[in-house]
Amino acid sequence: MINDTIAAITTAMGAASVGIIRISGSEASEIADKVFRSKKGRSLKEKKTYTITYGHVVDEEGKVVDEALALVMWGPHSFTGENVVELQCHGGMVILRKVLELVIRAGARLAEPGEFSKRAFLNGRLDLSQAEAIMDMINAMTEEGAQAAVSNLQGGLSNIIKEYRKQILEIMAYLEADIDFPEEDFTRLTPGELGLRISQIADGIHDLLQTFRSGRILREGLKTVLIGKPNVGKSSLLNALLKVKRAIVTDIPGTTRDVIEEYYNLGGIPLVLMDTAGIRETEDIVEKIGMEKTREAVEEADLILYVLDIVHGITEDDEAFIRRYPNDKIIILANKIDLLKEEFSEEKIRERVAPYRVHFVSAKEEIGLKELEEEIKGVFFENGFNLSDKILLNNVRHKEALERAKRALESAHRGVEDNLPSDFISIDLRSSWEHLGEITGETLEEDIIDQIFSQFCLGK
Ligand SMILES: Nc1nc2c(c(=O)[nH]1)N(C=O)[C@@H](CNc1ccc(C(=O)N[C@@H](CCC(=O)O)C(=O)O)cc1)CN2
Ligand SMILES: Nc1nc2c(ncn2[C@@H]2O[C@H](COP(=O)(O)OP(=O)(O)OP(=O)(O)O)[C@@H](O)[C@H]2O)c(=O)[nH]1
Ligand SMILES: [Mg+2]
Repeated sequence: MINDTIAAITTAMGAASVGIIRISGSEASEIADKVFRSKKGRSLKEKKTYTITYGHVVDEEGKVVDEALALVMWGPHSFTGENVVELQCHGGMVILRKVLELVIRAGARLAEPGEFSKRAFLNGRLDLSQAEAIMDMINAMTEEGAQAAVSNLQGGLSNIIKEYRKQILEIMAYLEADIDFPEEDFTRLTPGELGLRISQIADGIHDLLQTFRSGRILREGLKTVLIGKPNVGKSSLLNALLKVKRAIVTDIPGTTRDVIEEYYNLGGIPLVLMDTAGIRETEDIVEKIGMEKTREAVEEADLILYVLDIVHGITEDDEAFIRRYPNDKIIILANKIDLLKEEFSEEKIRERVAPYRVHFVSAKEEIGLKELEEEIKGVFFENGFNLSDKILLNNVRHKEALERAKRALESAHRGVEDNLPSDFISIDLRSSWEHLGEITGETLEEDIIDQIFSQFCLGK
């Protein structure tokens, strides 16, 4: 039972022109009336829903704390589904904290992180994956990421899940009839039809799972690490890609000691670019630590940009390193092509590292960088991939539930093939149906739901 009224600052921390205190619950208007005086002294309760009223926030002694606007949204037609009053105040943190304190003293309880969204969920205004999409939207790193989140907020993923659950229930209904009335004569699905229906859903889930890699990258960024021997131009490439002089560049090998991490928007793909200490044998303690960090960065990377310089060409060490990784995880950058001599052959390097991709670039003259960007995009998104009009799976929780649902369907499918009794198949189908329900929150335990909302930000 939800019976208390909660409140929190819902706008960004720090100085802003306007900040909002949100109050939600059955007592929202009574509580707001204690701290807010409209110009005409009328109660907010008399206001029509979705109207805004000018007035002042006052303390218990009637002293004016702020000049403010009160927006009222009466349940069930509000974000949470409850009565909501928003006090739109001046945005300073001191003022907002003071107003919040007054609201709490007037009878509201401080909201927990994600509690407004949780109430919206519990009141059936949103399902769990839609609520999660709100957080994805807030945390999106690029416009494309925000777009993908908006389509999930509008029910993109939920609708697909609901459709699969409905189809699974339909199949189960056929099987249940068979279990309950085995003697009776009614249209049964042939094993062929049954198997086909099950595998169609499993295939759909499979396709959805394929979008996880792109979705995750859109959400968390593509971890891309520049590595290679000292002095080949890793830091220069970082600077050239970012178009700012971020890392120190010198002609002394061993210039970079630490991992430098910068965010970069590559045509909608958020790239987390890391520059590292050049790899070499060293006795220098600082450099040794740097090398250790390089190794860690490489382990975590989605994409390795292995830098060589054309002057020194490719060595056996370079080759040994490169061949440790699959060729979709690594792009070789042959840098300093501005120093290229006439007789040099690109083919030689290409042949030597085939089937790995090689790009000939110059950080100094900014040659080949556009092509490199296109290549990176190509590695992670198929051609013609439109980020905005596809449902992208971007959440590990959703992915794992889908994997479980798919496994259960596969097991049901095997059951059909092995002519198992209907109730065996039905058990697998039910399990798949339940796993899908975890995504929308319909079949999740309360404590797991609580835990998910507690990861949301304060005031959301
Ligand atoms: N001031 C303010 N701005 C905000 C929010 C908010 O809570 N307050 N939002 C919150 O995060 C987002 C908007 N989301 C919202 C979603 C539903 C409803 C709502 O009241 N829906 C009702 C009424 C719709 C109508 O009048 O047609 C409904 O669906 O029944 C309000 C905001 C972004 N902007
Ligand atoms: N001609 C030419 N020189 C370059 C190019 N890229 C880098 N350099 C020079 O190569 C030297 C080393 O560049 P850095 O970017 O510091 O190399 P690094 O790989 O980061 O080196 P460490 O941090 O020591 O591992 C500097 O003198 C750069 O000016 C290029 O494309 N062409
Ligand atoms: Mg460097």
